[in-house]
Amino acid sequence: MAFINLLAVVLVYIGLGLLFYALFLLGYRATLHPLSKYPGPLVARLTDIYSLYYAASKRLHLAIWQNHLDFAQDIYNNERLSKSRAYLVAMQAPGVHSIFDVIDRQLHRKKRKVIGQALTQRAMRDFEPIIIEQTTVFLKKIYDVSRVTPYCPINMTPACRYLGADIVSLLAFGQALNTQTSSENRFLVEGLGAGSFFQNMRIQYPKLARLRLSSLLDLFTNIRNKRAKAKELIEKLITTHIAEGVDAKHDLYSIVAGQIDTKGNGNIRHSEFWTESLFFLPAGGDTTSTCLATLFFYLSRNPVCYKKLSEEIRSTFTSGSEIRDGPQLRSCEYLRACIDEALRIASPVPSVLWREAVLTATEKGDIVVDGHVIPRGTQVGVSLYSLHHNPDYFPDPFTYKPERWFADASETQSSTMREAFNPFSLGSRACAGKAMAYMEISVLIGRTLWYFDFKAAQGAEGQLGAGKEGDKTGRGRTSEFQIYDVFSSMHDGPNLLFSSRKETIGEILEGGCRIVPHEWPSQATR
Ligand code: HEM
Repeated sequence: MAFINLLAVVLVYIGLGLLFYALFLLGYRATLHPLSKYPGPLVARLTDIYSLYYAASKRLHLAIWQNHLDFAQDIYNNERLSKSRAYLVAMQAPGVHSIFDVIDRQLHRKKRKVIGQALTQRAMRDFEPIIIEQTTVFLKKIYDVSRVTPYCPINMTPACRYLGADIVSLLAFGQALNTQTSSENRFLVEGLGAGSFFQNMRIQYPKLARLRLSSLLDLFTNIRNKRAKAKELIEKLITTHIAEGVDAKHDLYSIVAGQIDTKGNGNIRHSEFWTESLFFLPAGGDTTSTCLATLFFYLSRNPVCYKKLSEEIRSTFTSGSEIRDGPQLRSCEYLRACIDEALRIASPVPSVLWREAVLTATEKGDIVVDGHVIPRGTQVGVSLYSLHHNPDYFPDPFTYKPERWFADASETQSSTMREAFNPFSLGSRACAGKAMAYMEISVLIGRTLWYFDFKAAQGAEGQLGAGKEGDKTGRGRTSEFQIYDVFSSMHDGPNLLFSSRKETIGEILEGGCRIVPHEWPSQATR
């Protein structure tokens, strides 16, 4: 009994001790900590659980937009800042970094040189036939659906995500996933999306990884199973390619094999190529598909933009096959403005891109961001969604307006806007796949408008993807395409109706149009 009493007393003291410590820590963070002077929500000053909460509800981009400050240039063009330690939670094998999670600047430069070879303009030209082939599959599917069932809206989110996944898997390891035409491998797309959501929560609150709280998350989400299945398939794709030999295809694997480790001492999952592949698939697939779905959403709701763009495409080319990378496609200025406006209004990567000082103990000097001294060890970052919705740079930021890219605004206003426009980030860690993204998106939108007309579905179906009137969580703008922040973006819709253009459609049907069953789900899973 005496022992139990003693234990109770000890526990009470420990509890009180922890309570006082927590109160002291919170009081310090709220009042005396060097960062306490910055504006922002009190809870965010007290704990990173603020970020975790918004990461779990996929609304971090909206929360940050509400608290926005403009620091982008000072952070991302600052040689003294590198990616923050938070990225380490994305490592896929012990001690093996991917280009995404590597922090050391020298190691990053080496990796960028190797991976970058697969994404140069020249490599893209060699890869273009594959993009065109997959685009044709996409167009034929649209034709099948619009012809077989006259009123059959197509949900553009899964349609674009499957297209993106098929292209990037061919680019990474020369293997076709065929998610556009068959449901067999579609779980990979879901698994990678679940993986991004999971990683984003760990990036925003790294203690989840340190305290092994991730298993708790799994109880509610079943993410581990989805990721495990996706990894099994990726392993199969890599093993098949290795068996075929390095020169069998022109792809990332053939370009980097010999320069990075592809074997992992007998366990592929410990190799550098494995970690690069796990990043490459969502980086190249989910991002471009967000931009495409956004374009379909806004073009179908803006008849003036739709008319201008279709007239530009239809007057620049004389056949659909001419719509490929080159001076003619690049001369389509309105197309470029529509794409840039889509990248601005719905960031494919909306999350905070954390950076941190990498000064060694002997290096002197402070890190200064927008005139503020940042204590060492502090993480700083900007959400691109937030930057792109700052009305000082982009007046009327929630309106889709490709014209802003031509506007007769003053030179200063126009150059400020261009400086603030960074969908691919900036500095040494900016996107390596920008050229490929513009090429893929331009070819797909150009060819779709060449062969088809499209419009939003009717009634409630036509509202899929839009904000909901009266919503109090930042999703109340009914004209805004809703993105869900999982580091990259998840979304749903829009539902569109397509009709083929009699004068042009024959061209893609040459060689026979295979009728494939309508397997695109009408509701995407987020
Ligand atoms: C619209 C399409 C795309 C957008 C908006 C986009 C955006 C971004 C952003 C913001 C980053 C920086 C991430 C960070 O700081 O953590 C990034 C990095 C990267 N992206 Fe993209 N991306 C797109 C398409 C692609 C494609 C198609 C590929 C390749 C197939 C690709 C490959 C990469 C790579 C390799 C990096 C890492 C670069 C480095 O750290 O050196 N991206 N991307």
